[in-house]
Amino acid sequence: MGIPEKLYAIPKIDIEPFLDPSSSDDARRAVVENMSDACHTYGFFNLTGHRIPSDFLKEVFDVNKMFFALPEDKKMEVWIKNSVGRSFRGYEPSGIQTHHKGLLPDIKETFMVGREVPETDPDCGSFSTGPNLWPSSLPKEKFQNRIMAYQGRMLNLVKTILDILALGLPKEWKCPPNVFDSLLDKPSIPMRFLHYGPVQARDDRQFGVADHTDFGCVSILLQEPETSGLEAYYAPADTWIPVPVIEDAFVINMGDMMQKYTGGYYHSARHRVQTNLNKHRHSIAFFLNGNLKLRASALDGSGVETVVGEHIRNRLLDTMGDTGNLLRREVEAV
Ligand SMILES: O=C(O)CCC(=O)C(=O)O
Ligand SMILES: [Fe+2]
Repeated sequence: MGIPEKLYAIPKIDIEPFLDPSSSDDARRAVVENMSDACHTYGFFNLTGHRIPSDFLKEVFDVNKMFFALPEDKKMEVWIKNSVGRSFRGYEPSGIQTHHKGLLPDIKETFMVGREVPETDPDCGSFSTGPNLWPSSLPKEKFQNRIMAYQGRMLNLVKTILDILALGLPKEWKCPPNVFDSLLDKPSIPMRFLHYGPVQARDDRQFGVADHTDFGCVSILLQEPETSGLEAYYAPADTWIPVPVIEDAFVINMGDMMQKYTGGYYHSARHRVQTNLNKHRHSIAFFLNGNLKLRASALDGSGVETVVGEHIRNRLLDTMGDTGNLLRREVEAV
């Protein structure tokens, strides 16, 4: 007999007791244990109690829609091929990324923004490192400034999540509470503004985003209210669990780099976004890849070492087709 469906639901975790200095030790410990369990078992959870105002989140969807409402030529002004060297910024049209042979490329179109790195920086133009591209047709205060404010909020939130995850590692590993801090030194933090247009007809080979795992450490996703489509794979029951849209909550999931770093303790779960026949869907994903030069030695003491940047770049090359060649090109002389 199968286990009832509800046992497979993605957990919801309120982090407010962790943020409130007057909380009891027990209340803080409960947040740590719940998050650790969720990331170990599912690799996915919905996060509430983050203290980011609701209006601020609404505004970021306005920004998302502002970009994708632009005519094609205005979006193409900032297409990814115009990014500096291998920095991989700007607009990625629909139909570029293919996660597995035999599938059609993803429906999604994306606008990518990362850490702002000036052209004078010696690392500018290296993988995932460079200046952002901004469409000249959108006003700076209403677009760029809001996006960078959102990025600032996401950086704060991911720091809190890493603090909690560090406390939730197995005790016998004796990791210090700041074990993940080196990830946040000049981090690679690509943010994807996503839009999924409606499709004309269902095709089993077509997805918004096909079955994949995220490449980095921690992903923070904001889903548009009243949409659906995101599903996480739960291997013990060989089933796909819908990830519900909870208004003002973030979906948090672990990526492959975190799974490697923690010797598999925090699980990088497969997930996908189904297509929709008649509805648009917008979402915003923030990925903490980490410091690209960091040699992350697995915390379980197994001795496995992964260079963050090499791992992320190789995963992109596997899936990005010809566009992935941008990750091989040299910085053009200015
Ligand atoms: O848009 C979503 O809901 C998920 C997107 C996603 O999985 C990704 O960009 O890696
Ligand atoms: Fe993903």
